[in-house]
Amino acid sequence: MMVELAHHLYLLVAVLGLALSVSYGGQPVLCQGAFLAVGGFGVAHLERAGLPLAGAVLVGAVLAACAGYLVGLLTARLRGAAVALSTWAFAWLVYAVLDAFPTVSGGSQGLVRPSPARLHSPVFDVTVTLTPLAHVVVAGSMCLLTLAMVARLTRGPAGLEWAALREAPALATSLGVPVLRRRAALFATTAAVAAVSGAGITVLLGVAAPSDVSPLLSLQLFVAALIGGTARLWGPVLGLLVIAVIPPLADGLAGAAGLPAEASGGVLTAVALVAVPLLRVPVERFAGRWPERTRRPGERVEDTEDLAPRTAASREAVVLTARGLDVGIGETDILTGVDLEVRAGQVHALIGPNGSGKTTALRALAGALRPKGGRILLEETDVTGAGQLEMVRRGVTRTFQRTVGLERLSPYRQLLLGVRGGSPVPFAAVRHLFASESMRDHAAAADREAWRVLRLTELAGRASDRPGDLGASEQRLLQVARAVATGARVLLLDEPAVGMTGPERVVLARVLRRLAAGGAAILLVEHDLALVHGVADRITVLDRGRVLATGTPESTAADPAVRRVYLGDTDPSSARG
Ligand SMILES: Nc1ncnc2c1ncn2[C@@H]1O[C@H](COP(=O)(O)OP(=O)(O)OP(=O)(O)O)[C@@H](O)[C@H]1O
Repeated sequence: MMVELAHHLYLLVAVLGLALSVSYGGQPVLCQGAFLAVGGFGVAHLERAGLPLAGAVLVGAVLAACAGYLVGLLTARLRGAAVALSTWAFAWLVYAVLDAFPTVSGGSQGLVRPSPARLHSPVFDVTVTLTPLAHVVVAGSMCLLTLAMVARLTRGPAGLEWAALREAPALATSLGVPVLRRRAALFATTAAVAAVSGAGITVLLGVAAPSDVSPLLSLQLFVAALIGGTARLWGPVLGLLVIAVIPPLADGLAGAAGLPAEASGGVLTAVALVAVPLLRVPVERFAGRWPERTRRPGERVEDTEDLAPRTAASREAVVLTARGLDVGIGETDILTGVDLEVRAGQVHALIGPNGSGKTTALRALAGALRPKGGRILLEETDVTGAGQLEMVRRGVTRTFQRTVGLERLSPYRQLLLGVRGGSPVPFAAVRHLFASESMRDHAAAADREAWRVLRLTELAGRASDRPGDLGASEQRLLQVARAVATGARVLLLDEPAVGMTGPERVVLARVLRRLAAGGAAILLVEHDLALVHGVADRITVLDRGRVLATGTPESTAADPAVRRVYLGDTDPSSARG
């Protein structure tokens, strides 16, 4: 009984670790059994090689973390089914290796080690015998520790990044979150936790056997993590129930029907997997209760703290330049020889008919597309070909044409994400975990900056609301606010006014002017020419991937070529591009 309980608690540890990748990282990882094997067989081999138990567990966890980081990097670019398939294949690969090399796995009998294990501390000259009850205490403590660690991490910088990784990876990148590295790091942690769990099970049972770490186990652990979803406390408990209930139920069914237990276990797991979406609904509904309280007294909203420029940017200095930019997607040329100058303290509108290449230009300038020719300069520095993360670090951030939401993060937390992404703090998650003093200073600075941007973008009154409760125009403003929060000097805004009514566009125009007055260089892609003429200092008109005209609103409006493009409209200032 105690052995069984301890076994399930160790598996729960593995589920909690897996939830990091599945529920927080948004990656369907189906190879947790393989990492249990690394820990389980690793500890058996390392002990045989003469390492003390604690050292063997540690080395096993480090090995698994390295393997996890590697698999994580390899799968980080994949999504959904592709991740599930490749990690499932990895689980089979490890299982096949164990099957094929009895020297590694001990054959069908497994690797036997002396049980019960004894832990000896030479410092205190104490020897502790790991009885099944001791294992229950150890495994239970590990569960609580893992839960506490995950809960603490979720409340800190890591939690913000995880929400973005899971819900909107492209947005995360645009805010400076290194998505691939973060996914790999989550994978490594998942693997390390699994290895410790696997080592615990080997020590508990006194044997590491291939049949205990089959791909079926990976599937069961995945089901458990999936059911738990993001419900931190009772989600994993539900997961544990799945793990605990399925095997005996399968055995009972097998006995009754005269089937092999493993076959019915597989069928039941498959049934559980099908049932997961049904279970997830109530779990997520419960977990999805809006957790945030208003974090600030109301007077903060009316706070009259200076909203003026933080950077003494010399107004009208050219910040971002495109020279003869050629951009293609696949074999298709989209932009040809585009020249553009975006100046500090100015709103520069980029207009043109549908499909003329405005979004493509924004993507290229943001580092999301590598130009085929030409150069991009940030002040004097050539940044052609720098990736998105590098551009965010250098102060160039873009927003998206469609509204990209982060359902679980309040506007305030979304801005914190931007602040963190724009000025990353090394090892922020680890430092937050151990409550380092310097992190407190960073947190206070990020808090101040998030509130400054909230007020700047007129969203302070919505700071702790659920994003889904924001109006369409507030959500568009929030997109701009997130980009501003990264500390960007250059804002590349893709149709921020989409879905806004007339009065809401007035608010947006006011915000854009305020940002420009603060020294920002804004490149605004927009179809609404009334808004453009109300807010822009300069306009560039694109047509079929080429610059048709560039100049003041008046000069471009009077340009015959521009008027021709806006066919049938003799007054472009009233047209929709
Ligand atoms: N991923 C892609 N693959 C192939 N062609 C693409 C891709 N993205 C855009 N294009 C093409 O590139 C051209 C320019 O598209 P882009 O979205 O930059 O134009 P736009 O001026 O922003 O248009 P809109 O005003 O409709 O947003 C279009 O002809 C479009 O079909």
